[in-house]
Amino acid sequence: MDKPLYINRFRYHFSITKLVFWTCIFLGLILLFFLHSPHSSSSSSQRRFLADPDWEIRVIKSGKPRSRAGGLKVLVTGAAGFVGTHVCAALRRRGNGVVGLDNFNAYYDPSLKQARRSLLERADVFIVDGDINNPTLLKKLFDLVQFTHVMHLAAQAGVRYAMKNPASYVHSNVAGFVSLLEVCKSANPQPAIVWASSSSVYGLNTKVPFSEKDRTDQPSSLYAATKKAGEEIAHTYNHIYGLSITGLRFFTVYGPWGRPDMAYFSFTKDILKRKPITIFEGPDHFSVARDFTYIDDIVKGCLGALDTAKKSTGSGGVKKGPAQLRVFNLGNTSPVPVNKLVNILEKLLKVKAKKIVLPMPANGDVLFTHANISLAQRELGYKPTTDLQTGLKKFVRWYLDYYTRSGKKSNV
Ligand SMILES: O=C(O)[C@H]1O[C@H](OP(=O)(O)OP(=O)(O)OC[C@H]2O[C@@H](n3ccc(=O)[nH]c3=O)[C@H](O)[C@@H]2O)[C@H](O)[C@@H](O)[C@@H]1O
Repeated sequence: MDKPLYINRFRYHFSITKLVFWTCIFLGLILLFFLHSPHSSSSSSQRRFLADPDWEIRVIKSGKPRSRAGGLKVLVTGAAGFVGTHVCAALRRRGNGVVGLDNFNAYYDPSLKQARRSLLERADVFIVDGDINNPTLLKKLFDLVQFTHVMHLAAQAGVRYAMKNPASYVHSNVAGFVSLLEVCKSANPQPAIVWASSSSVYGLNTKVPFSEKDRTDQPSSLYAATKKAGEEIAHTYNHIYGLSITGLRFFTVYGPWGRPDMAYFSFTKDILKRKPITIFEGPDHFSVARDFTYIDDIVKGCLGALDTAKKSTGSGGVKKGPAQLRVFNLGNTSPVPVNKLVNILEKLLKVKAKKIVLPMPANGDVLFTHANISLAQRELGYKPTTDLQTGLKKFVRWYLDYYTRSGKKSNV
């Protein structure tokens, strides 16, 4: 028997209302998801600058080479970091277009990062406040400037901190690197990429000096493991998309404007404050040693890598042919025991250190590092010229000037 018409109508209206109701709930959930997704982590700053026409003008101006001869246009990630600041300044000095990117995180005193930013502003380099895990921002930067090169230095650094905050290493060194490579592979033209790997990939190897041909499959810290992962990820993007990629294995870089979490920096601070410093030693009182490398030498290596990088072969996400894939050690080739580092600092600071010597805990540290740099010498013209004594002298002069005379506090 047919149902009365009004009942059918009622059912029809009821189902339409239900449909509208559930569609609204669904759309609301999608909106919520996007508002809380990690990509929107820096979305407030992104909204701020995407709406600001002045921001675009500053990016374009900063990315413009001073002359046609200085044609490189480089995106430098981690630009407010130690190595990033020095590389940006050096590139700008020789006339290249340089745009910086940095998330100004609080791993160490952000005011030092802001001071580096001011330094670069005076050199005409603009640093965008944003994260490599934000593809919308990265794409926007590539829309504004056709970068020929990316110098990728943004990372979660530090060997021992990886035990305290492992997720930050995966977020920056693995997810962040992939996010950047995804945008680079789709860019047209694709840029050539030079990025910071680490001496720590040699892990527990005992054969010295460390050569690029040696195994790198026994990392001793999560930090090292994420840098090693980066090298494998680089291989994949080179293989599938034709991106030209060069990895640089830095060996304990030090110098003015350095990182407060590193031993030479925190020892200086504590020695001056007459506070005790802890020196780790290996089994049988083995003195732990590092191939400390001065920042100016590292910068020359970075520029050498950018200048010898061949073009990527793909475009718009499609590989057109095999592309360059390289990895180089950038060290000093003369390891120095940590004890000796402390002796040099004592003399330069004219203060005796209060030393506490402890057996090295299982904290991810390795006993020694020593770079074989013949490959970088041959291919990049890399030739370190600063010994530890000379480099530390320059660091101490900067430190005293920055923290003492300018009245800044070292909130390390
Ligand atoms: O070469 C590298 O790849 C790495 O160099 C440094 O790592 P590290 O060599 O451990 O540098 P520092 O943290 O300055 O430590 C230097 C030495 O001082 C020792 N140390 C450190 C801290 C301390 O309180 N006492 C102490 O004896 C460490 O065991 C190590 O042998 C950087 O921190 C890493 O980001 C970088 O990637």
